[in-house]
Amino acid sequence: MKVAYLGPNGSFSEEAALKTFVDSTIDWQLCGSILEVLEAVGDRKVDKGIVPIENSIEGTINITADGLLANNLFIESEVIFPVSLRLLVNEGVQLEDVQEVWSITPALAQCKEFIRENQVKTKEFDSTSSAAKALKEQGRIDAGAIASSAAARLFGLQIASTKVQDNGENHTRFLVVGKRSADVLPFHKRNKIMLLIAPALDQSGVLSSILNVFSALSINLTWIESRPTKKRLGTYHFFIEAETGKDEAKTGKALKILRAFGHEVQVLGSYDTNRL
Ligand SMILES: O=C(O)C(=O)Cc1ccccc1
Repeated sequence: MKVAYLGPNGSFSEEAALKTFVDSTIDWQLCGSILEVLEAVGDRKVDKGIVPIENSIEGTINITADGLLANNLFIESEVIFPVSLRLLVNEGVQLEDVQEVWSITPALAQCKEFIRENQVKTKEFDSTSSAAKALKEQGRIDAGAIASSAAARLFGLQIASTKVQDNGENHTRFLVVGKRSADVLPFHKRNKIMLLIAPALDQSGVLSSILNVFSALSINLTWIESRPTKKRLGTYHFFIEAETGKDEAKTGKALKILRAFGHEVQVLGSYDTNRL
């Protein structure tokens, strides 16, 4: 089985992937960006991909949310993984020498206070590990990379600070995705369901009427995100994740009512949660 994740070696995605798929026969495909991972699955170059979707400090990773839809992907499971960001530097470099920090945008966004307090510039990379790798290769003594302790070991970098993230408690939610297929997992066998709802009409109260369906059926929602449809300014669709509690009747009823109201409802996956 081929599984894609965001590389190069030393990324958080790699840590999550290796802990999620323990089968030693997996043919790993390292991709240069999150979008490349999603496209590799979408184009059936690989069987599955694992991508970050949400972080407890910074929220949704929009590239992933939009890329899921653009590539017609199906969510097979979710993995919650603790993330500890570190400031990595070349040997001998002190925290005071660092003028610029390099990392992937969601990681930089999780370290806003550190960046502001130290008045450093930022430079965006496609992953934490690509920032760490570039720092080592370029031997820069005025820059640091925000990445993991594993990346520090891998690239022979030093840890200048362990206190860079805005909040000590930091978790990232990864999704294991596959190509959307007709054989969608039966949702009554899983704890959660992810829906994409495109409201029927642009009128007052439409979102609250959608949410009322879930509250009337006592279905707990775990995530809601609105994304522009990209078709016209001001038009949105909603990702709504709900706990099904393996209750087929209730979930089926919710879908039926929403569709009867004329909303377009797509099931993007039904799955269980793994905590690493
Ligand atoms: O860049 C990485 O290492 C990733 O795997 C993406 C990411 C970035 C920040 C937190 C979690 C995952």
